[in-house]
Amino acid sequence: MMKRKVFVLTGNTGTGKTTVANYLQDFYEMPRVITHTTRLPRDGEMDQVDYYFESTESFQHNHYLETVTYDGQQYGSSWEGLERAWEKNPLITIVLDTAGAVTYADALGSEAVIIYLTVSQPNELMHRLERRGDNVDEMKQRLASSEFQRDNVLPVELQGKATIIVNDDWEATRDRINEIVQAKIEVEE
Ligand SMILES: Nc1ncnc2c1ncn2[C@@H]1O[C@H](COP(=O)(O)OP(=O)(O)OP(=O)(O)O)[C@@H](O)[C@H]1O
Ligand SMILES: Nc1nc2c(ncn2[C@@H]2O[C@H](COP(=O)(O)O)[C@@H](O)[C@H]2O)c(=O)[nH]1
Repeated sequence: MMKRKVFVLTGNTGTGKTTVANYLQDFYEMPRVITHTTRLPRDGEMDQVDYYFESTESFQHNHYLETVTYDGQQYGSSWEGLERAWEKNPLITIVLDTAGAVTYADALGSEAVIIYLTVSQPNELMHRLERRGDNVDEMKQRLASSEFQRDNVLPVELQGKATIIVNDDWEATRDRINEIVQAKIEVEE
């Protein structure tokens, strides 16, 4: 029996966290923990697939492992969501901001494999968000947020715990991700 692990994909907006989670879903059948948010869906995003989209009131009615405020909106991951994903597969993923990743590292220890994504050219993030089709005003507001500044660097609490991937080139990132998955698979005694 394989030991359970949650691959925590963290880093700034636009660095490729969701792209990596989708890759791990497609090639390793790792379910992603769906988290809760009060922000509105982007074009093409679906309730219960991309997020559980909540009102400020309904957001309160879950049992959270952690919650954060990011660019003025609330986000949270529930214990139930984590257990539901683990029921499907011992290897699962979650996409979190860096504050959430710190909480996961503390709460779950070696069950949490923290991967911090970044890019070598900071301007590239804006171009990627534009290409993704983000609303321009919302994107500018996000890039001016304190959370954006904070997530540009790996938090001290994750130094020595997180693997850093500079996601400039998708093929290189995919190879690194494959190596990390192989290294982290553990079988129960
Ligand atoms: N190596 C890469 N080269 C070029 N574009 C990339 C690369 N990796 C991801 N992208 C693209 O960049 C955009 C942002 O990626 P993604 O949505 O995965 O980021 P994210 O970290 O999940 O962002 P957010 O936190 O805002 O949801 C997407 O359009 C994605 O296709
Ligand atoms: N700590 C948490 N961070 C979360 C959660 N769900 C998503 N996120 C992160 O928030 C920002 C913004 O997300 P976006 O979809 O609006 O671009 C990003 O860094 C996500 O990874 C959560 O439950 N907890």
